[in-house]
Amino acid sequence: MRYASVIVDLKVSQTDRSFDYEIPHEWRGIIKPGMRVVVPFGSRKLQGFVVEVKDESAVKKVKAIDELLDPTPVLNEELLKLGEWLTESTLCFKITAFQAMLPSALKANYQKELLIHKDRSYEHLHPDIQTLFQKNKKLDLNKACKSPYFHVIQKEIEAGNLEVQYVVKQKTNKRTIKQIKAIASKKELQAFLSKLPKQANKQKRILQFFIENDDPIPLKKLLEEVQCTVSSVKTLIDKKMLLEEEVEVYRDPYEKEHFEKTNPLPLTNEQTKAIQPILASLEKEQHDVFLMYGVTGSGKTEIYLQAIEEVLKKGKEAIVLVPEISLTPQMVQRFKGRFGSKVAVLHSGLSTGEKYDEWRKIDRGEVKLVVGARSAIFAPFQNIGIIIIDEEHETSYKQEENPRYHAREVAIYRGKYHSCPVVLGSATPTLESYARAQKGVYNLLTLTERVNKRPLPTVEIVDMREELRKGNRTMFSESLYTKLKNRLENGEQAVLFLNKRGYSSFVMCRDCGFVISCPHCDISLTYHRFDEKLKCHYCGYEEMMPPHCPDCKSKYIRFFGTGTQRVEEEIAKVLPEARVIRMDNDTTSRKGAHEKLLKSFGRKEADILLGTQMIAKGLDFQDVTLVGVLTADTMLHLPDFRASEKTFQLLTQVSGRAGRHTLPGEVVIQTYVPEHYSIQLAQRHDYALFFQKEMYIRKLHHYPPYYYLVLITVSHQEVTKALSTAEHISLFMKKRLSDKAQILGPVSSPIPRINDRYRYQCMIKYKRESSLYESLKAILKHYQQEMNQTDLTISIDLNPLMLM
Ligand SMILES: Nc1ncnc2c1ncn2[C@@H]1O[C@H](COP(=O)(O)OP(=O)(O)OP(=O)(O)O)[C@@H](O)[C@H]1O
Ligand SMILES: [Zn+2]
Ligand SMILES: [Zn+2]
Repeated sequence: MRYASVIVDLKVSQTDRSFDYEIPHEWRGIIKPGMRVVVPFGSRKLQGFVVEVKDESAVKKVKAIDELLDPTPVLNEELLKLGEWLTESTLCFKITAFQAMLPSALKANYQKELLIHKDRSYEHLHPDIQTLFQKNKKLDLNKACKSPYFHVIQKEIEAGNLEVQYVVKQKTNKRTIKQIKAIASKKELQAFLSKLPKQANKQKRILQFFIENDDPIPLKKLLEEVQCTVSSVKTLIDKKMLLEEEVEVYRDPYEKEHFEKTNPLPLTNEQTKAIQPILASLEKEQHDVFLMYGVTGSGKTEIYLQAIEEVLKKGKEAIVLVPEISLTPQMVQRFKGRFGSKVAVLHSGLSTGEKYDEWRKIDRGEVKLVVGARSAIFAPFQNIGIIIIDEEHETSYKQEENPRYHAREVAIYRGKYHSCPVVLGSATPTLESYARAQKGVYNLLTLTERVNKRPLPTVEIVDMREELRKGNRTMFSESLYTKLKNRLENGEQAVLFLNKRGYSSFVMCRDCGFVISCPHCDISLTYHRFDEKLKCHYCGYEEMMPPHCPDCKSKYIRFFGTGTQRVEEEIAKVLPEARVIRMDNDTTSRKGAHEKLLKSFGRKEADILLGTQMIAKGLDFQDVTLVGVLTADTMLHLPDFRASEKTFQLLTQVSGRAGRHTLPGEVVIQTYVPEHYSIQLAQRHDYALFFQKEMYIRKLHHYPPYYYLVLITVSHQEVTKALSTAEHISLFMKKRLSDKAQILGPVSSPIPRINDRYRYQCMIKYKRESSLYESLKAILKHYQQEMNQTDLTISIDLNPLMLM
């Protein structure tokens, strides 16, 4: 094959097609689709993906491929196809789709280097900079810019003595260690040893070690074992007794952990009923989508484990997705405990190198199962037997940047390709999935009870307005306080949950009502007690907390809203004997902190676990018998048609943390709107009725699952430009779509300005529109050049989950 079609790393619409390059002789037969190459493009060098190799090219003058970045394809045939599908279904560039499927270590890193022009030598250069370029040295352009001689360098570039070269660098550093092995025979070692002078003790010990041991040993370990120095080892290497080699090792983030081996549990009746259809479709090698709706603690995870076991027995592979925040050691433990070293784990807490190593284990087939967050759906397995998505309702399965894919859709695509089942599990399925299950598009599996008929916790709703009327100004209702105190006395544990999403501790003047907001984004700043600063959560802007109101100079300016730190202080006041572990962004920002805190709670080193969203899921502690929700309704007021659904899901999930073992559980939900149906129905654990009510509302207002949505957001520094572009788009879509589609807007976005950019949005509601994709693509194409050259951005989100 003489030619390769390559998708190059450039995000403009003209480059979304492939370009032909000639394959140099030595690489013919070697270069295959799915490999990354470096190719010349105009005056630059770009990374690209080979998508096809062929004998003919319609192009007259083709350039040759410069470099080969992979010895074997990094994207297999299936993933290349999946990339095409992502491009079509999310309206992104092909290159963006390909890159999204790979670990970040494989992303191209472009550097500009300065070097002497090939027709000149360093004597041509100004004496001040000659040494910098001696022996054909190259200089990183960024570093050169900062050099005190940059003005000299610049002149030399202008004179053509120096030139700029674009190079593609990789971040893939494989970790290697030095390892020592004997190359002489034992006899030779013995002979050498006997000839050594008396005082050469260290060398003798080393030789003795290799006489007694056959295997190579890491240098570091050798030094420890025989108490010697590097120089004695070096001497023996020079004498050709030993050899030093670099060997590649994997970084293992769980190296120090020990995972207790677990065995399959005998399944309950409900579990057996639920697993059978999954096993049947495994047996028939048939693609089916199962929605496993099972109340919290009903043993869904055990079903996953046993289904996976069947898959592994058949020599196939499995992908399990769990939300990022529930990728706790508890969850990892359950998979590693059952399947040991066959498991790779992928989540954002790993370093780039660790992720790359886990990815390579998958790629080489050294592991059979991956447990990971969203992007693990692209695991390069060749023979997938099952894909499981736990907590399928979680919004983190949707990527909020290009490609804006939902892992569920990708899972179903791959499930079809591999003819294997896809299992979506949740105690609170999304309306979309449950509606599909009711229509028979998905197969519904139901677990109505907790394992061994343990009762679901009893839930009490407390009206906080009443508390205020009774004169209770603390953040704990009387009931919650009494129950907390009681837990402390009994040596049981409690989880306190503070709903922070869509809610922040803003600063307001009590005299004039002035709220301090970000000068660049239209949202209020959040108070951080830790460093006495006000911060913007969108753009990162920060300032010191002012002593006086910037508007009226009153000194009664203070923050409102409850942060976890405030709650912690309050607990210290009212329950001084309580030991509290606080989990929020501040206490878990360091790597591994999250795990440490949870483990400590598990060892009962604290009575109360206090936290935000990150403690709502997946936790399973023996002695937790009380869950308190401090403010249930903060999320109800978000400008989002899913607000009720999210509130119901969250309350149900948090409540599910209580009483999962022998001790019964209690939940207290504090709210200012006790009559709201999502709170009422969460209290009664009534998903079915919630589904019914919410579906009715969705139908009435033309929302999903009855209608599909597209959200188009336009942003620009100039408000008029943003608005007029959004208006054009809206008009264009009105002309292109049928009159059954509704096109709302443009209106300014719920957050009208972020980072000094004004934001307008149009929302399209539709059921079937044959020209929708073509029309949206036409918009992107029309504005492409403007977006590349100016400040304009247009983002198109199909089936959006975030409406801000
Ligand atoms: N067949 C069984 N026999 C005994 N115990 C079981 C069985 N299946 C599961 N369990 C135990 O019951 C508890 C709850 O199960 P599991 O965590 O799998 O539920 P879940 O449905 O995944 O819960 P959630 O959705 O709340 O995370 C666990 O401690 C688990 O070990
Ligand atoms: Zn800001
Ligand atoms: Zn004021």
